Amino acid sequence: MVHGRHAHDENEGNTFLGKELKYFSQAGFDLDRIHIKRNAPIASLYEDAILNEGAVISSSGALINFSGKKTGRSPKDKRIVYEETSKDDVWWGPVNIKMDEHTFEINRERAIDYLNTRENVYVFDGFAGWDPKYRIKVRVIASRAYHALFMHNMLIRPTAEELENFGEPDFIIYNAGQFPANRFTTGMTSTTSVEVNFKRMEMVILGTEYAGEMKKGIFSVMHYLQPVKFGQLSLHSSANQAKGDNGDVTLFFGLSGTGKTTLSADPNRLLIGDDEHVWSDTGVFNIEGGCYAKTINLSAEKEPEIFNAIKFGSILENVVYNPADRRPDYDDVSITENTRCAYPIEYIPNAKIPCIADRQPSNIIMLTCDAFGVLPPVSRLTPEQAQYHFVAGYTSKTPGTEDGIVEPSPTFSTCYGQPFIILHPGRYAKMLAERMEKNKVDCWLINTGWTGGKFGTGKRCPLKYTRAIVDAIHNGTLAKAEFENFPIFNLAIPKAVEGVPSEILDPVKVWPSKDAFNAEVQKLGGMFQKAFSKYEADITAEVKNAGPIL
Ligand SMILES: Nc1ncnc2c1ncn2[C@@H]1O[C@H](COP(=O)(O)OP(=O)(O)O)[C@@H](O)[C@H]1O
Ligand SMILES: C=C(OP(=O)(O)O)C(=O)O
Ligand SMILES: [Ca+2]
Ligand SMILES: [Mn+2]
Repeated sequence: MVHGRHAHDENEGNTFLGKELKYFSQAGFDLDRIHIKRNAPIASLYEDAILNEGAVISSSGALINFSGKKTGRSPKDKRIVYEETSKDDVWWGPVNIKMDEHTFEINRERAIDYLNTRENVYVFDGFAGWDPKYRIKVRVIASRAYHALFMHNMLIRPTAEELENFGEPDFIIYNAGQFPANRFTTGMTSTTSVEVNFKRMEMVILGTEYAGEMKKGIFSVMHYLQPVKFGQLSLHSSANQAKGDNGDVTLFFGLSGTGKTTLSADPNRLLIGDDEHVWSDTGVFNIEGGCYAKTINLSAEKEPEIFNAIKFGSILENVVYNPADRRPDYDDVSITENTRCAYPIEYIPNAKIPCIADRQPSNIIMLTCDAFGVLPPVSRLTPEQAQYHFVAGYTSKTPGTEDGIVEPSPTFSTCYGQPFIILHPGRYAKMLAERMEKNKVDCWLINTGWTGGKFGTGKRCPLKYTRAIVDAIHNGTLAKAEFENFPIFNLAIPKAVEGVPSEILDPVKVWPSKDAFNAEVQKLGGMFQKAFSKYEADITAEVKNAGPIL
């Protein structure tokens, strides 16, 4: 038993470190100077974040933190180390920009040097991947208590026994995000640098404190390891399952802001996970142990599961609060529109723990947030169309999720997660097609974006209608609906869906002018063709012809 905070601090340090001490001294950590806190209790991370990092406790008990200048990801500053073990698998180009091994060593040393100047260094050891066959051991080493707590929530938390016998990690993140990269280091274009090295199995972060870099870093690693080393398909998707024994499984693909987190938290179904999954030989498993929800305009009425998950242990990021009562103001965008909450998945009442479904998916829902208001709220895709749309990845970037994005910006984000893929998109698409074919999966395209006009004139499709559409997929009525053809894109759109006004199902009916609509469809079709042309060499003619035909 300890009495008082100081005695507590002493006790908490290296005693938890046990067998790991050797690793830290070998890696260059100065154990005479710094105090390493490994898998520290939530309460103690709260105390340190409050004392040293300007964090406060919200009225519901969550820890409110601020990430400083960067409040979204920095894809332009992301690098992959060019080395012999992975170079032939990586899809080099604007997504995966090369960094040489020597520069990585310099940045890694810079991160460790910075960590050695700190009084406290926070370590979190946990797992990525719920299926024990395909999981990896991850170690996070960070200068901020907030970052350790974030990864405590986002990784799979080890039991005391697993922590005791953790052994060598498979992957290590060095997060020195409070300290800038040196702009004179080879290839640096700013003071932010986020880099992954598959030979060392390490990631280094300098010059950004946005916590999302870490969880997406793990995702990039899994997007390499799962297909290349384990032969399994990693996906930027959420997943849920019908209640009861072995209920049907749905995967929701989508780029950031399209609705993976919101739509997977469904009171009628079990949540497997909100963002990163692996479709394996035996079913579907979540990579993460937590969720990272957007909190912009969050309300208890529209999204009760997420709203109620914001409590002790949860991390609110860049959310403005009222100092008088510490209530978060979810409508306030003054820091960023990309306000977030990270919570352990068990904070969602219907979470399925362990987060694994032992059966193959029945439905795939591709979520697109169409800022042009052209695509129908729902359509049924043929297997060829499913492949086409997966490779094209049409959607919009949501304001704030990436540095510099201020309004919904149309983009073709291949695999519905271009910033996170490591291999050529054709490799993921091929695995997807094989799995869909083998398991006879139904595929749907849902537009959670604009309706009745484009961004600026129309409005976002009301959430209650999108939910009604998802319900109709799950209760089987949509598959039995009468369909009509949506021209140019050749999509099958239902004539009626329970709980949805029929006119919105066909976008032309809710646009103010038919001519303006037709012009917009033509324009978007042309954008698809242009975007898809770079993949044509690797894709069959059937799939290519499943796209819009002008
Ligand atoms: N029709 C809709 N479908 C899904 N989300 C919607 C819809 N309309 C508004 N939203 C809002 O859009 C955001 C979707 O974000 P989120 O579910 O976090 O996306 P993702 O997990 O794919 O990044 C949420 O803030 C949600 O409240
Ligand atoms: C965390 C992110 O993604 P998502 O919105 O899909 O959770 C992100 O894109 O930085
Ligand atoms: Ca999300
Ligand atoms: Mn996501």
